[in-house]
Amino acid sequence: MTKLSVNINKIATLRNARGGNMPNLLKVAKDVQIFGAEGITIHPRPDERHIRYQDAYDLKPIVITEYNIEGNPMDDFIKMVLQIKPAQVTLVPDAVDAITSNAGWDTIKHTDFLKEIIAEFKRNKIRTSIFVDPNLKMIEGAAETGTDRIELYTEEFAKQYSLGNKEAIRPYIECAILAHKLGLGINAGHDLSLENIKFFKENIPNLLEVSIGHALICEALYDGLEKVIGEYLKKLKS
Ligand SMILES: CC(=O)[C@@H](O)[C@H](O)COP(=O)(O)O
Ligand SMILES: NCC(=O)COP(=O)(O)O
Repeated sequence: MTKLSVNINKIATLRNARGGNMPNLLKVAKDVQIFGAEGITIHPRPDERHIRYQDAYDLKPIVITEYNIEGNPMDDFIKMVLQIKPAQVTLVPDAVDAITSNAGWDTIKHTDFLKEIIAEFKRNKIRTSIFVDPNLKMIEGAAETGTDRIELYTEEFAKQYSLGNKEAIRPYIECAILAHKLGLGINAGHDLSLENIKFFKENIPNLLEVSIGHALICEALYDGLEKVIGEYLKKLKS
């Protein structure tokens, strides 16, 4: 069964827009789990434009499902993850000013670096995953690093699927087959949505977990609007 981990970065983006505590990130994290999600994902960035490092600590006692912290393993990030000890850390090679994640690791060029940092997380009993493009060479390189899992970077699939190009799933299937053969667990994420998730899940063998944020929060807004507007109208018109 594929687990759903909800990325709550966007809740923090909205909260930060006004400087207060609305929406309340911790309440959302609790509710997301009550509603059935099997994990909470956050991806703090150095500029703390959405999830702040303090949020990562505050969420620790709230996340009773699987806590997944994603990010670029720079010193502050490593220190924080080792203190919090989430169930899983997902390493993503983001540039400091990246608007969102836009590439997977070059697992061949960075094997030694990844090996060292992955070993440190594993010594601390934190499961590791590394963000990779759907490229067979990168999967082979990932296996060399000692990581427990890979996270397939799904932006290109999502883009092509929305254009009607279902063949775009092909490299993801091939990578998933190879990763499983090499003993790697398979996660996936980025731009997955209600539109594409069923097709992705049905085609990718041994898919353990997906982390979904941007589309899921937008979909929740769309779905919630009618109910909330109705409630306002009731108050205004009675
Ligand atoms: C690794 C990945 O694809 C997601 O974590 C995504 O990058 C979320 O980050 P933002 O919410 O900053 O876009
Ligand atoms: N790891 C991917 C993730 O957490 C969510 O990505 P997105 O759904 O916000 O694109």
